[in-house]
Amino acid sequence: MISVNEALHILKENLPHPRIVQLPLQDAFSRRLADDLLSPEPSPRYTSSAMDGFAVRWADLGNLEETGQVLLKIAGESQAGLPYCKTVAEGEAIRISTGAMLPDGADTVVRVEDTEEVQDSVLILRCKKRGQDVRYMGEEFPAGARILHKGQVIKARQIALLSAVGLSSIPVYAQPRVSLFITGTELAHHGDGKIKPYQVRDSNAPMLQSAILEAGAEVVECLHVRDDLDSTIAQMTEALSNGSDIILCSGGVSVGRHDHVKAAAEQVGFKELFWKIRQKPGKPLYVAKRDRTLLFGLPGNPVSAFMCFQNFVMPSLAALQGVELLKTVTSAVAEVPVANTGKRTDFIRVDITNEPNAAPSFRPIDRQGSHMLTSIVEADGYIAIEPGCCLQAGELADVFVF
Ligand SMILES: Nc1nc2c(c(=O)[nH]1)N[C@H]1C(S)=C(S)[C@@H](COP(=O)(O)OP(=O)(O)OC[C@H]3O[C@@H](n4cnc5c(N)ncnc54)[C@H](O)[C@@H]3O)O[C@H]1N2
Ligand code: MOO
Repeated sequence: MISVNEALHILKENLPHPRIVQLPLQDAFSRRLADDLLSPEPSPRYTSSAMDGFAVRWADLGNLEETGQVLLKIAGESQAGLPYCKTVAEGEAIRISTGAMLPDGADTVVRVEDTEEVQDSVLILRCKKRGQDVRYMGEEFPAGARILHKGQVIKARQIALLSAVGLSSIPVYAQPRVSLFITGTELAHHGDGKIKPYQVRDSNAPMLQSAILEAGAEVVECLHVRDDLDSTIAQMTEALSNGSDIILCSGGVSVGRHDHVKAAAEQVGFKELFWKIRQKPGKPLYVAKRDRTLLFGLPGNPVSAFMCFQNFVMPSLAALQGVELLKTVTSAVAEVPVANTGKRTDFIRVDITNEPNAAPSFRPIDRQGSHMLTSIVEADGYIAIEPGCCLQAGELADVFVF
């Protein structure tokens, strides 16, 4: 058996390179950028007015503070989308809307509240400075500026910026494609009302489907297989044909007579990277590779499957999207002694308490069985304790938060 770190190292060495795709902007929502993006245009694109009012020539206003008013002839209008195409001449003002192009010749905007219309002229009553209420072309950034960085997630805000500068298709890391492969003759669908006494509701498929989506990946298909070698081989061949980056199996990786995932994987051409890790839960985790497809054989026990997903599958899905997954860690004080008397790294699920004016503290969930889903539902995270180690009450430890 290998250690958790050895397993993670082997996995890292064997991760396929992320795939990069050029996507229309709307389809790129939630994806990570595969390159820095430079703006093809300056922002703003043209010099415009920030207010509704009149575009004027500052030179025409003379000494407004002393004279109190200046009368200018209204020579035309610049609307948003309908610019005034002539040059503003001496003694002229142009009606202007917010966002409309500032006409040539004008250099200042006077808000409508600071004016008074007199037939076809306008009295300018107040104006503080040259260039007032003008938005200048390129004042936010020039053409060629780096506006987004490689690795950034494309959310609503980023989509707005890219739309504004006309970048309608962008390079992003492709969503990893995952096929789920759920084994177990005993399994029934969770929606099946009345099930036989010896049946088990499949909780791994719904759990893993959600976990895959949460990790930004796509579930290509979800196959269910009986514990039978020929069916497992046939279905695995089918799973291989859909071009998945990852085949995520549940169950059938231990040493029982009806555990066929390893044998089937090897039969269809996968090469083992490792099998069995000194960890609890999740000892029989099996990982194999065929060309650029990775196969994870998660143990069937639901808590083991979840913890293996957290520690091995999630970082792999992140790497396929161009990022290194950093676990959320919080420092907390043990409320009771916690010992590992076994031979494997123990991932003990814990409940964190936050009280005002006190350091966070944690205590292990009472029932830690790998078949007990409450051990992950009631927990906020887990601590990792090496064999032979013991945490005393009051000692600080890192808690990995779910
Ligand atoms: N002789 C040994 N037996 C076992 C060992 C061992 O070292 N020697 N390891 C144990 C450990 S640790 C684990 S973990 C399990 C893993 O076994 P498998 O991966 O082969 O899983 P299954 O046998 O198929 O199922 C185990 C358990 O989980 C339930 N299960 C399976 N799939 C689902 C599902 N989709 N939803 C809900 N529950 C599921 C299944 O009914 C079993 O109860 O092996 C130990 N045995
Ligand atoms: O690894 Mo198993 O997950 O100990 O029950």
